[in-house]
Amino acid sequence: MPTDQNRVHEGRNAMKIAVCGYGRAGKAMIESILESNEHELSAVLCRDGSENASGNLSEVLYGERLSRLPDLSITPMSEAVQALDPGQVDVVVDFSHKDSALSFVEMCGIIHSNLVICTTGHSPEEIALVGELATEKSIGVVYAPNLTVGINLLMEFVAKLSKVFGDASFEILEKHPPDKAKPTATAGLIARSIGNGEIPVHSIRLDGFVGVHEVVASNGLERIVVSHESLSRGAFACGALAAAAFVCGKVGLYTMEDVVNDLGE
Ligand SMILES: NC(=O)C1=CN([C@@H]2O[C@H](COP(=O)(O)OP(=O)(O)OC[C@H]3O[C@@H](n4cnc5c(N)ncnc54)[C@H](O)[C@@H]3O)[C@@H](O)[C@H]2O)C=CC1
Ligand SMILES: O=C(O)C1=N[C@H](C(=O)O)C[C@H](O)C1
Repeated sequence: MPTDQNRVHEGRNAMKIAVCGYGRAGKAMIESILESNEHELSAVLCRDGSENASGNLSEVLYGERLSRLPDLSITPMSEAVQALDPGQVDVVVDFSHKDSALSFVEMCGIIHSNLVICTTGHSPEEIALVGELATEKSIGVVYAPNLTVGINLLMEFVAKLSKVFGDASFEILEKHPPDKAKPTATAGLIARSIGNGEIPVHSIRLDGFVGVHEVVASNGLERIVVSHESLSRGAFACGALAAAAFVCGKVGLYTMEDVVNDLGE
């Protein structure tokens, strides 16, 4: 029986997945892979110098060895190329730190794995470099500043709204936990899809939010409010699994829009 978290990639091939970063989102990703009963968690990577390097995954995450977790030890990034065999990993999902993106493309080129970059905050130049390197190394990469299927559909809708309501004013409100940088990368993507000059973005930082983006549009006669909320980080894990399934067997750089379009086929 598919769970909510693996519903969107139902029917795709089983994948061997390595996860980098086991903070809030990485942990949700790990749980989602295990819950799928279909995909294999083949490695978990950490930053060099982490106190958890070479530690047992279950003990690091839960303080004890749980039988539902594979008996994996956490691999520091610089040791991954030696530790992982070609074929051991179909796709790496990166929920670690934005500065690691290019090293991950290099690493995936060596171990013949594809890559889903979930971290945010890269410049267009950095993304272009990721794309060039992905093609040079013959691997597929999805760059996904917002992994949720819903936000990507919201962007399609507001793009249409802005075309039809040419004279409307738009503003964006986003709500995230206190440690999230302002504004989100997603707010920038939404503003670009509205494409109607400078769009004001308002940010709220409070405990309890996972991720909310709201677009308010008014032309003085009608007001339209479109809202998306990630209720748990399972929403990000679900999108990352869909992106991972999409990118296996492809070469070059793709976006979440490509993934969502493929889901709708
Ligand atoms: N694209 C999307 O829809 C989403 C993106 N994210 C992104 O994922 C990343 C992680 O988010 P959270 O889990 O909420 O953060 P977090 O702070 O809870 O976890 C980050 C994890 O990465 C590790 N880490 C930090 N620097 C590292 C490095 N250089 N190499 C390897 N590991 C490193 C930390 O030790 C920690 O385990 C952020 O960049 C965030 O913006 C998170 C949620 C959704
Ligand atoms: O880091 C997060 O958590 C999120 N990041 C995304 C971004 O930076 O755009 C947005 C998402 O809602 C949560």
